[in-house]
Amino acid sequence: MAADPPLVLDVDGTLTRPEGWGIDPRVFDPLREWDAPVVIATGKAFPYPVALCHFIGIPELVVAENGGVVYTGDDVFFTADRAAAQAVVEEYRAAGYDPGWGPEDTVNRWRETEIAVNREQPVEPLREIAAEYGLEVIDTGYAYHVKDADPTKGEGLERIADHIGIDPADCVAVGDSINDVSTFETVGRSFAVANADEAATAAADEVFDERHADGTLAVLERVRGANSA
Ligand SMILES: O=C(O)COP(=O)(O)O
Ligand SMILES: [Mg+2]
Repeated sequence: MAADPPLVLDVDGTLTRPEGWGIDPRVFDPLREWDAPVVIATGKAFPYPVALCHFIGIPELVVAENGGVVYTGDDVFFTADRAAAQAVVEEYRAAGYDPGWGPEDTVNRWRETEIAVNREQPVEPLREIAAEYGLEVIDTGYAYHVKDADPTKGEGLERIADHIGIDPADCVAVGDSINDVSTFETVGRSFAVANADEAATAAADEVFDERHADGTLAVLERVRGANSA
């Protein structure tokens, strides 16, 4: 019998409205009705994807902070720590720069394993300081992330797949940026949306013509019921 394949979905650039910002409400029902696990794999801090799953009405299967935080539905794993990234940002501040999110900084407030910097801030000094601490800076198109190179979304997915008893090779992933490359390398079938960056476009099995949630909805149409069970 045909079955829906498990999904691994990025958030920003992938579930967003074609204009670029805000979750497209058209994705809610198809995801809630999807007949297989849906893993949300994002660069956002842990509470954001948990809240997204909660409000869609699906089990909380979450890779957050680009793989730094993984929630299998039973256990939370932290695969990096924030201290080094924090030190980088403190040095960045001391050099006269700022993460750029205002005094309350809800972007980093609950972030446990990395720090995000606003893309309106200068990235070169950030990269230089990060390199001194052995960290990398990635640009997702939504933020610069100062992070340990080791944890990845792909490894987070493997941990969740192992826990819930699915094979990553049976999964379908959709994404838009460099932080989705590891996911694409882990799953059986990977799709980039039209707005994807060079890295995601190169790593995907297929690139869709539609942007953002339009692309993801088109992927869902394509793969619905496609796995043999
Ligand atoms: O947090 C970001 O910069 C991007 O988030 P995403 O991984 O859900 O696209
Ligand atoms: Mg994205």
